[in-house]
Amino acid sequence: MSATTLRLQGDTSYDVVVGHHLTDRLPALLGDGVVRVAVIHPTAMADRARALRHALDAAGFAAHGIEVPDGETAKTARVAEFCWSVLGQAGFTRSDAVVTLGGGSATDLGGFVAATWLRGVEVVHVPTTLLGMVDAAVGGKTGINTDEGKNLVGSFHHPAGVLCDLSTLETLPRNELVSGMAEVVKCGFIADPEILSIVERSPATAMRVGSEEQRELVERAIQVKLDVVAGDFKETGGAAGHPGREALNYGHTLGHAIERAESYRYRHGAAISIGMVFVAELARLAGRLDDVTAARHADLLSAVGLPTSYDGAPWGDLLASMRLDKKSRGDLLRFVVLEGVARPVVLEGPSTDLLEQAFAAVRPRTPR
Ligand SMILES: NC(=O)c1ccc[n+]([C@@H]2O[C@H](COP(=O)([O-])OP(=O)(O)OC[C@H]3O[C@@H](n4cnc5c(N)ncnc54)[C@H](O)[C@@H]3O)[C@@H](O)[C@H]2O)c1
Ligand SMILES: O=C(O)C(=O)C[C@@H](O)[C@H](O)[C@H](O)COP(=O)(O)O
Ligand SMILES: [Zn+2]
Repeated sequence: MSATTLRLQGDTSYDVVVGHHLTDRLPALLGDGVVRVAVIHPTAMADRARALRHALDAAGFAAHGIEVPDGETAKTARVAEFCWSVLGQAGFTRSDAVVTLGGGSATDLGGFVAATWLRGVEVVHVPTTLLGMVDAAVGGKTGINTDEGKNLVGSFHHPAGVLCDLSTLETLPRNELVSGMAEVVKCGFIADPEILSIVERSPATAMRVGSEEQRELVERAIQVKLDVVAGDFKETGGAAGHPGREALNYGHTLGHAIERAESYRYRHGAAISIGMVFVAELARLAGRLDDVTAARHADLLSAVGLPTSYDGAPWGDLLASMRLDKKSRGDLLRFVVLEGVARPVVLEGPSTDLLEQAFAAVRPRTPR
């Protein structure tokens, strides 16, 4: 089946290509002036990175591999420093480029390295997880974690292009597919109700690698992200009461706090799934969201295998983490909530009581 090209249309434009076996598209995305290419990839992608480097060498580039740890452990200043050292030793100039190959951890880290090396070199993302394809590789948010929290250091840096090879999902462990579905469902709630209908019709088909439905969900979620990012790249706010890019942070305020509390052993999607159930309840309690739409969150998320409750860290610890969320302003906590499907708004400074009541909704009802 032929590839689909989606496009960011804004001050900057670039292509997001969705299809199968797309390596031959990479040289065109890299452009004419590029000489050296660093392929930043996790250990798990080592074989595919080697094949990609050979393809790049054959196309006339000088390809270098930079292997980083798997998963979230790659998103540290120490690993970024290692990448900068390799680029320096290999003589990377401003006309050279970075390619990331892997999940959202690799694209976040590699995007950050590209954004900061010589104050910014070109990057092309080749995501290999569902979550990377529908979210992390698109939109130019890059970052690493610090001890104090998630993605606290980073930069906005557009990629020159994104290649989503759906065939790579064939080797993705089930729990990673499930995690990616959280960001897909998020896009449904904040902007595209058809996503919700497709998942509700048959969660199993929606998640089957190679299904038409999966491909449609990937393309729809990417389109949601491109539309939001085109209007508000640096998250400074949207038009006419729309939260702009902050809408993409739906469920992330509590979600990121859970990830940190669990030392990043929770998958990102699992944590934001709980975060979405929490903000749906917060919106309901605040009188913003109807009961049916609020309940639809847990129904849909559990139907694809995501958690909807959490019995880990105490509320006080999570609240402290949430204060460092990027949507906070001074002492004011801000949450993206819904006033209906595809109607995101920002709720500022909800009372501690309301927050605790909403949190009670994600505490398991029966003790383990
Ligand atoms: N920048 C953004 O806009 C944005 C958006 C969403 C999420 N994120 C970030 O993305 C990260 C999560 O990304 P993720 O869910 O892709 O996880 P991940 O990058 O941690 O990858 C999960 C695991 O799957 C392995 N893997 C990757 N592709 C594989 C494949 N095809 N087959 C087998 N194994 C494979 C990885 O090596 C890793 O061990 C989080 O840090 C999150 O904060 C960023
Ligand atoms: O692209 C965005 O903007 C998002 O918020 C997408 C999120 O899914 C993603 O997890 C992002 O990395 C969160 O950003 P942060 O600014 O809260 O760190
Ligand atoms: Zn996310």
